[in-house]
Formats: sequence, C-alpha cells, structure tokens
Amino acid sequence: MSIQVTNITKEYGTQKALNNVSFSIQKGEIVGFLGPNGAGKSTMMKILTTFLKASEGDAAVNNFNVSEETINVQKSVGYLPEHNPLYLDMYVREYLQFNADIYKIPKTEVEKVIERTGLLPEAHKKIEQLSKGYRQRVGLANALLHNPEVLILDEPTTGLDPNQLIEIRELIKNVGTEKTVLLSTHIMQEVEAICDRVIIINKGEIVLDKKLSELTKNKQQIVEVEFDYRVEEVMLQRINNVEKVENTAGFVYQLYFSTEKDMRGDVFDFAHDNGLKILQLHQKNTTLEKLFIELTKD
Ligand SMILES: Nc1ncnc2c1ncn2[C@@H]1O[C@H](COP(=O)(O)OP(=O)(O)OP(=O)(O)O)[C@@H](O)[C@H]1O
Repeated sequence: MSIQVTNITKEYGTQKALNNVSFSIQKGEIVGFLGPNGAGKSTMMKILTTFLKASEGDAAVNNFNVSEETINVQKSVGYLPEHNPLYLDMYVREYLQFNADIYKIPKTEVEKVIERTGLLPEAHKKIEQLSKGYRQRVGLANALLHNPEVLILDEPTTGLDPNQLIEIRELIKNVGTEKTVLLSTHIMQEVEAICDRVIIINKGEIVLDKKLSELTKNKQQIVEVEFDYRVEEVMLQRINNVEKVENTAGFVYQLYFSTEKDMRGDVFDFAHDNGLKILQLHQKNTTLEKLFIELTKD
C-alpha cells in the first residue's frame, strides 16, 4: 500500500481538524482529495509528509510509519505545499541544484526534472520572473527531484489561468502514470480530469471515497449544446429521454437526460434533422458536483 491512514485525529487546541480519518491508496492511483475550505485537507497532507504529528491514530507512506520512520517517509514523498515556498531571487536551475545538493542528489537528476516538467525554456530565469504556472512547475520539479514513489500535491492548480491549468493537469497526469498521487483541490472538474478516485472530506471527516468509474455509472447526464440559431425548448423536449431543458446563454442549451446511453449522437441527429448547426457539444457528468454539494452542505 502506498498510503495507509488509520483512525487519524488531529486537534488544534480545542478544534478537531481531523476526526478519526481512515483511507488507503494503492500504488499507481491518482486520488483527488476534495473538500471545502477548512475541511482538513492540508492538515492531512502535512501529517503524511511528516510536517505535523497526529493527535491520535497512525499513518504510513510507502509502508513507513510517519511518526517513527520520518526520514524514510520523506525519501518516499514528493510534496508540493499549498503556498509553494520558493527563493524568488534564485535562478530556476540554480534553485533546483541547490536543493539537489542539500539532499545529495546527482546534478544529472536536475536536468532530468527540468526537462520532464517543461522548464527548459525558463531554466535560466530568476524565479521571480516566472508566471504562476511556471512557478508551480518549479515546485513540482522540486518535489520530483529525488524521484519519490508518492506525490502529495496541495492545491497545485490554484490561481492558474485556464491554459496553465490545463498544462499543469497534463503534467500531473503524466507524472501519475509512474507514481502514486494524492492531490487536494476544491475543483470538481480537476478531479474528473486527472483522478482515478475521489475522497471527499468535510469538517475533518471522510464523507465519500469512490472510484470515478463508479460515479460515472450513474444514470444522470447533461449534454450542453450550442446551436447557430434559437430553438424552441418544446422542440428539444422531443429528443429521446430528455427530462429537462435549460437555455443557459444565447443559443446554449443544457439538456438533462436520465439514461446511461451517451446522448450526444441523438442531439447531433436532432440538429441535422432540423437544419441546425452545432457550434459546441459536450457531455457533463453531474454526479460528482451534486454529491459534493450534498455531502458538504451545512
Ligand atoms: N496551525 C493551526 N492552528 C489552528 N488551527 C488550524 C491550524 N491549521 C489549520 N487549522 C484549522 O484546521 C481546520 C482545517 O484546516 P486545513 O488547512 O487542514 O483545511 P483545508 O481543507 O486544507 O482548507 P483550504 O482548502 O482552505 O486550504 C481549519 O478550520 C483551520 O482553521
């Protein structure tokens, strides 16, 4: 098992940030740790990376106990903290070489991670000159330097613009083909885009732990479609299995279906039969979003 958490409780004074939390993550899984602000995500990650001690319970990373075998845990884990601390006046390559020296990592590894994280064009720049997306890449490169088996990423895409977001997600997905990844986020689409499994935490307790493939088996489905022309909602209601139609903007419609069948083909046929052009068409899975709201509301 890559990560094993058993009945972890963490108290800050009288406040319980984590309450009897247990889960395990197998080698090679990419798991999204999803929860609203203050749910306890960072606290859990700090315990797994040995920065904090739990008040009660036990955890192991790569089969090393976090309170007894801290050095081995640190060797096994690459950690990107929420507020990625960087020495802004250092150059990218210099910063990574500096960290490699501290941990006695060969310089050749620095070049490997620079290449792997797409930092080559920026490696000669000062960190302060980099965009937020590239700074996150530096953080990720730093977390990968010692080639750890497990990556723990605390909100790695917060504050990134849509292009950077896609790039960093791709990078994480790529890295995740070889490593176990636990990443925290508030963003459901992120989990859907990157993860195999989702753990939702609310007020220090796990409220859901499921494979994404199990969630998508759900029968609810929304197809969002943009036509080149206005369409009467009663017309759209004629498409098979439509339960509800919403005109969300201009000629954009959300069609709610209650079936496992992928309905995009039927929407395409509808457009074709009615002489409409489709400007965009995609299927949205509402399950995770609905579950999140349901499970984390007060
Ligand atoms: N050092 C601390 N001292 C006291 N309380 C703390 C400390 N760190 C966190 N907390 C509290 O513990 C709870 C969980 O915080 P944590 O940072 O783990 O949540 P989170 O899910 O990571 O939130 P966010 O998404 O906002 O980063 C919060 O109520 C927070 O205020």
